[in-house]
Amino acid sequence: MSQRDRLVRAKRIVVKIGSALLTNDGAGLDLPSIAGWVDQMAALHQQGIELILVSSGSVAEGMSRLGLRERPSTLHELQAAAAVGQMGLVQAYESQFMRHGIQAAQILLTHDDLSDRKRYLNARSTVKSLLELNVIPIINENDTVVTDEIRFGDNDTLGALVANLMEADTLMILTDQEGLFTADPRSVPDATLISEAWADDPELAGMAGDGGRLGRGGMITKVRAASLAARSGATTLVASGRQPDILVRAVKGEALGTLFLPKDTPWAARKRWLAGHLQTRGTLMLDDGAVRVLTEKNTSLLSVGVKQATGRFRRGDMVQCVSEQGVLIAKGLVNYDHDDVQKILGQPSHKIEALLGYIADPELINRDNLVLV
Ligand SMILES: Nc1ncnc2c1ncn2[C@@H]1O[C@H](COP(=O)(O)OP(=O)(O)O)[C@@H](O)[C@H]1O
Ligand SMILES: N[C@@H](CCC(=O)OP(=O)(O)O)C(=O)O
Repeated sequence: MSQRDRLVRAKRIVVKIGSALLTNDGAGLDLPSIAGWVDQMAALHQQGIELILVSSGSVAEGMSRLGLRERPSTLHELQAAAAVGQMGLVQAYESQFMRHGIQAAQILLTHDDLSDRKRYLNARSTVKSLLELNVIPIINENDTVVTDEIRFGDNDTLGALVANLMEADTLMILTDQEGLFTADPRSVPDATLISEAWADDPELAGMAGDGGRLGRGGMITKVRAASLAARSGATTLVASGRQPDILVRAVKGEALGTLFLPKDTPWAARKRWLAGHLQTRGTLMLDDGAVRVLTEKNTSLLSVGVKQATGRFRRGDMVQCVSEQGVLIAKGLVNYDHDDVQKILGQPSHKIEALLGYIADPELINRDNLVLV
């Protein structure tokens, strides 16, 4: 089997489009190119592939709208340019997706949103709902509120974190080069393209340099992003957005760009992360029926199957699930705070809203966030 078949089998793809590509050399957005990428995404969407777009370009578009020739150097000017430019960016995508009858949604994220587990779960649920509604989320960094130390800065990292968040099987980073070369082709013209590599190969970082005038991170952040995405089992393709039909051809298995391979499947990677990395904050005691469906059918945990809850856990915390005999069955990220769980113990999901006055999720622990032990 060719490693390119991984892309042929892709079901959920995060597409990242960088500043270097999106602009007409700094003079605003390259609208014909945006129309072309949207056509390709629409074609993939039509095939039933779930797509999440991480797009840069707000600063570049803001510079153009404000008549600035140079990228602003102070943070607040950058933030102002981003705020102006984000309008044009989403407008451009929205009108192009509308041509295909596809709804798009804007999501602006910060690093904090993904490191705080409650907000992480909220972001995940929202994006998941959008995908279920056949909407294409368009994500950028929330430049207005971030400060120097915490900003992703480049959107390659944001793309990888979104791939982690949504357990995407594929991250496609489109840029202005064909992929990762053995050295920066701007300064080393005879550098050669690397077709495939292990995402965690430490030698890759030595080949990758920094970015151009408009881009932020360069190739080094793409190599790091590939390694980050591999942690949740995603395969990363770095390829040129200027290649005609790049996204569609890549999904057909054509050998374009550089493919960064993960060692784990997304499922195995997530289960390993859940099992190993998080401290548990409470315990749910399940009735026999819940133990049976969890272990035999690998289902989500519903409140109806929980008899008792102990510990002061919050939504997004890891809790352990034990049987009535005290045997540890599973661990998972719980969707409700401990005091709300007390109110819905043993109750069917359709009563949650009446009991709490709101419903966060119909399950107490979603099967994606649950690992049997
Ligand atoms: N080894 C390398 N292979 C390919 N490109 C490289 C390499 N090292 C540095 N680069 C540079 O990285 C740039 C792409 O990164 P960047 O400017 O940040 O774009 P984007 O906005 O798409 O993220 C390319 O224009 C290229 O000159
Ligand atoms: N969030 C900002 C900066 C992100 C950025 O340029 O990143 P990248 O495209 O990875 O070089 C923007 O939309 O302009």
